[in-house]
Amino acid sequence: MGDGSVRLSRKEGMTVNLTVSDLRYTYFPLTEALRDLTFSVDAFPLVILGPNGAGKSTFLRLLTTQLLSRRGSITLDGDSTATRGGRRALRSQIGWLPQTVIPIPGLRAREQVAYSGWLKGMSRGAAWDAAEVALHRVDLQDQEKVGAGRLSGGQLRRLGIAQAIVNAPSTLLLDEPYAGLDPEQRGHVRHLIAELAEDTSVIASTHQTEDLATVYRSVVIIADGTSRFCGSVDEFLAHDHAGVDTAARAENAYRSVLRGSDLSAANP
Ligand SMILES: Nc1ncnc2c1ncn2[C@@H]1O[C@H](COP(=O)(O)OP(=O)(O)OP(=O)(O)O)[C@@H](O)[C@H]1O
Repeated sequence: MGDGSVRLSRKEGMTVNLTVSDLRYTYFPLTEALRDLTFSVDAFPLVILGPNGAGKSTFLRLLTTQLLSRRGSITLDGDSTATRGGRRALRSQIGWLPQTVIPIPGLRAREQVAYSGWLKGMSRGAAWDAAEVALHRVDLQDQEKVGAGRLSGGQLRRLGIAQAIVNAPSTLLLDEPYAGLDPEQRGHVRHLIAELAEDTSVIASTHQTEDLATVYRSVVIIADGTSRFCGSVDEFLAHDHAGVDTAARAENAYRSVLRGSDLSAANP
């Protein structure tokens, strides 16, 4: 997918650290979505797993700075959500795929991606050129003149990824990138994520454990707003010995961590 010639801005061999400290977030008036969430990761791509309502999207929205927490902080590459300067730096280095990609009425695929680039501060000309590059990267170059509203679910998800990468961010946040996709489309998006992860720090939230070992290097599990596991994929898979393949082991390990058994590798 893509020709691999377009690169995002993460330098090869660069160490990236994501540290989350005592992070709390409560939606008005009383829904406690995150409760002292604490973990630290420096191997990417990172997958964040957890049941519905666990707090995964809330965490990602806090990292994009769309939400602001009064308690605790997230620090990525030295930039902290706790300071105004840190939040500004985070906004400029993060690309974001929301759970739902909404086609803008009347815009063609390339126009929608260019519009995102313009919203992120690029000039009209630069955004238009970058949109072509981004569409190529997600293998949608043949659909650039198609109305965004006419794209299939999988194509729309890839359009959303093109919007997220149009300004070459160094970190890419993907909120449920496989939601609602059939197995073939999931395969396309999974392959694309693995490609993007070669030159950007990918953080994805998902319910899918099947591709865990092939795409990701670190796993965080959030349940009830707190961290239940943080470690490498190997440490995570060590929670299960019965699965016949890595997909089955990942599923069993996930259930095991959520049940609270065998938490030897859990952090904190
Ligand atoms: N805008 C909101 N207003 C009030 N409560 C919210 C809002 N968004 C999320 N919540 C609540 O916060 C908690 C965490 O939700 P969040 O969307 O972060 O979980 P999630 O792990 O991403 O779930 P899912 O896997 O279903 O997307 C849930 O109890 C949810 O109902």
